[in-house]
Amino acid sequence: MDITFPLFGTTTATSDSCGLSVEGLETSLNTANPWQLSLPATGVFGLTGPSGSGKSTLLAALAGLRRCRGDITFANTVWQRGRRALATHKRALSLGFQDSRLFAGQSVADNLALARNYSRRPLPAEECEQLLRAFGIAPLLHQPIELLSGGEAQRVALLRQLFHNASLQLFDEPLSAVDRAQVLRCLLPTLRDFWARYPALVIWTSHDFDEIQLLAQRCLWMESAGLSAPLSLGEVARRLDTNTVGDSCRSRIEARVESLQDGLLSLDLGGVFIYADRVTGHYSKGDTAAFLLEAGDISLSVEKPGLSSILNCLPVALIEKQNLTDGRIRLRLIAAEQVFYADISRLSCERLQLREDTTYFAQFKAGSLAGL
Ligand SMILES: Nc1ncnc2c1ncn2[C@@H]1O[C@H](COP(=O)(O)OP(=O)(O)OP(=O)(O)O)[C@@H](O)[C@H]1O
Repeated sequence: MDITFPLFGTTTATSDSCGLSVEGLETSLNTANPWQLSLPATGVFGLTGPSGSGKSTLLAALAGLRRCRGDITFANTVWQRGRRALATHKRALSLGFQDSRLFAGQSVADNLALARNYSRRPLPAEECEQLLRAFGIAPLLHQPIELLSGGEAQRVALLRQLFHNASLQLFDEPLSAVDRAQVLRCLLPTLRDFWARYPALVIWTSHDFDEIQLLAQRCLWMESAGLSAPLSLGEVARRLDTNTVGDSCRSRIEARVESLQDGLLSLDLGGVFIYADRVTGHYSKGDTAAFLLEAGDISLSVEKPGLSSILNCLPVALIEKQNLTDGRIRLRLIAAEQVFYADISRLSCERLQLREDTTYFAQFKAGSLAGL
C-alpha cells in the first residue's frame, strides 16, 4: 500500500512496511546514486565496504544527523519526506559511534541510568545487571567517564545503547578499541543472545567481517557511495576479497543437522558428513547449523587421507591463492557452494604444488568448528 501521508512523524495506516524503508535518499555524497533500502522490523544486518565509501554517512542520514533528501519510514512512521526531516530525538533509534560520545562530567552509572530512564522499552533490572556483568562494567559503575580507557568507554557506550533498547539500533564500528579475544568470545555472543530475547532492527557497521559473521545472517555492502540490498555473507566475503578490505581468517560454514550423540554433532554438508564436537546448543534433525572455522585449523592433502583421528575430510576446489604479509599463503577453497579459508606455509604450498581449479582434501578437527 502506498504511503501518501503528507505529514511526517505520523503513524501511517499501512501494515505492509513496518520495518525500515528508504527511498531515493540523497546526501551530498551520493546525488548520482540515491539509496534504496528495505529491511524488516527486526533482525541484525551487517554493513561493510571500503573505507570512505559512505557507511557512516548513511547511518547519520538515517538518524537525521546529516542533511539529506528522500523518504525514510520506520515502523510506519515517516522520518523524512523530501527535505522535511523529523528531529533525531523523535525517531525510535539509537546511534553508537566509534568514539563513544559518553556524557562527560558524569559517572558510568549516570550515563547508563539516563539511557534506561529515557527508553521507550526499558529493560528489566535483572537484565541490566546481567549485561553489566557480561560487559565487565560492574566494577566501573562509579568511575567518572574521563577516567575510562578507550576500550572501557566503548563497552560502556555499547551497553548504554542496549539499555536504551531502541527499535532501530545503529552501530558504527562500536568495538574497534576493545581487545579482540574479549569481543569474539564474550561480547558478540552476549549481543547475539540479547537480540534474540529483545528483538530490534540492528545495523552493525564494521571492517571486521568476523564480527559481522558472528552477529548477522545478512549484510549490506557500501562501495563508492553505492548501497546494496541485503546480501548473503558468502557474497560479502567475495566482495571483501575482491576489494582487499577486511581481513577475515574465519569461514562461516552452514550444514544440515543429522544427529547429536554424546556431544558429537553429525552434519550433512552438500552430501558429505562432517562432525562438530563439544556442542552445547539445541539442535534438531533437519536444522541448519552455522559454525566458524579458523583458517589455521584446516590442513590440505593432495590425495584422500586414510583413517585418521581427524574426523572431517572434505573435497574442496582451490579457487585462489593469496600471499599474506607474514609469509604464509591464504587459500580460498569452495565446497558445497561455501567458501573456506585455509592458511598454510609457503613451503607446504610448494611441496603440494597447489594449483587453482583443482580439487584437494581439506581436513579439520571436529573441535575446531565453533558453533554460532
Ligand atoms: N560532514 C561531511 N561533509 C563532507 N564530506 C564528508 C563528511 N563526512 C564524511 N565525508 C566524506 O564522505 C565520504 C564518506 O565518508 P564516511 O565516513 O561516510 O565513510 P565510511 O564508509 O564510513 O568510512 P570508514 O570505513 O573509513 O569509516 C568520505 O570521503 C568523507 O571524507
